[in-house]
Amino acid sequence: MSLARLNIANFRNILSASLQPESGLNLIYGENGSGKTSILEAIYFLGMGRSFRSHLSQRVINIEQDNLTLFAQLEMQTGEAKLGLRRFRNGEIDVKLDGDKVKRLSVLAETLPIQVITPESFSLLFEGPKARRQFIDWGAFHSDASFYQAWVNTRRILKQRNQLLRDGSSYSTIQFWDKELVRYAEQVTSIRNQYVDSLNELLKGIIGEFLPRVDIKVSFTRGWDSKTDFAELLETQYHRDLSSGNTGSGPHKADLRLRVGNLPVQDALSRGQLKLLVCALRIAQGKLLQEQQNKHSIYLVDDLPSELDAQHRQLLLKQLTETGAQIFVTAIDPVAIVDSLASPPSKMFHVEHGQVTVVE
Ligand SMILES: Nc1ncnc2c1ncn2[C@@H]1O[C@H](COP(=O)(O)OP(=O)(O)OP(=O)(O)O)[C@@H](O)[C@H]1O
Repeated sequence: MSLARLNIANFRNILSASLQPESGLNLIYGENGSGKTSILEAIYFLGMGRSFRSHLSQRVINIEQDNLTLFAQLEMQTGEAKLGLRRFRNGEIDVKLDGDKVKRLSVLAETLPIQVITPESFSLLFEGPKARRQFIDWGAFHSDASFYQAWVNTRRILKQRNQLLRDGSSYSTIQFWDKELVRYAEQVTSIRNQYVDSLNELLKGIIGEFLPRVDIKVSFTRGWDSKTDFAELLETQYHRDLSSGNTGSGPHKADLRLRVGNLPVQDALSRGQLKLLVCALRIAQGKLLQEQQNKHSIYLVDDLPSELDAQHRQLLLKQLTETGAQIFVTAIDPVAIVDSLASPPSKMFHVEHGQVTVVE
């Protein structure tokens, strides 16, 4: 999967740009504030229907405009496709795939799998479990077609259960919902578990190259004690849940645990090493998707040089290019990237005040 053409209109400071990227590594360079990250963000927006920088989607619309438009011509394993998205300031969003209106935004993610590596990416290891759950669920979503609906159902039932708890409902009322919850929670958990197992296999090799002297263990925690039956747990924790008005355990508390010996990775590794670990996780995800679904992800790598030494920059670019995926890398100084590559970038773009030009 790659972008053969990308048109951007009214996205942050980019009023109009048309790029014809290559299937290999595309280097985007320019000064601070020129609009490099906005190009990556626009690709992400097209694949996810939201930004990786701001929770408020209207912020990405150019301040003087009412809507933004993105269009991409995609080269997929199954042939070509045209994907278009228009987002209005009032929140409305129109998405079209080959001219047909798309109702579910999950279709975007199915069509355009994206991996992002930014200087902030290592917060994946620092923040609460939500970001790590999203990481697992990206893979679970792509690796098993039944995951999405099972997770949507789990969340719906959890919401209803929590409302009943807040209403002070009796356990017999709640038990009715628990049966459904247990069914979907087990489905979600089994897909997540299987996904992390498969990911671990690939991850070992990549981590071995990036951090050869560190023994990192990655494991999945389901959100409740794996030796305990979930239905029984929901029953025994009913009074606790009732007083908090929330379901205390379940798949909504799942996490990915990363350790070096007995220490959490964030206490055992340097900032640079943590970044490499996050890169390894993202590369492994992309590789697994390729193995399982014969689909390439697009890699968006923002400000690659930051905090990586020349040797690790080289190693990372080598691993990325070896995936065979389309890659977009931004940098202020293109030399730092070009010097770290075994062969020249497939294409270079220069960005200045939101204007994008191809560098021949
Ligand atoms: N909604 C908006 N409308 C117009 N301009 C915007 C909007 N949001 C951000 N900008 C501007 O767009 C510019 C592009 O920012 P962007 O983060 O893409 O630059 P960058 O080249 O990646 O910079 P850096 O190297 O500092 O990360 C900034 O100057 C910013 O002030």
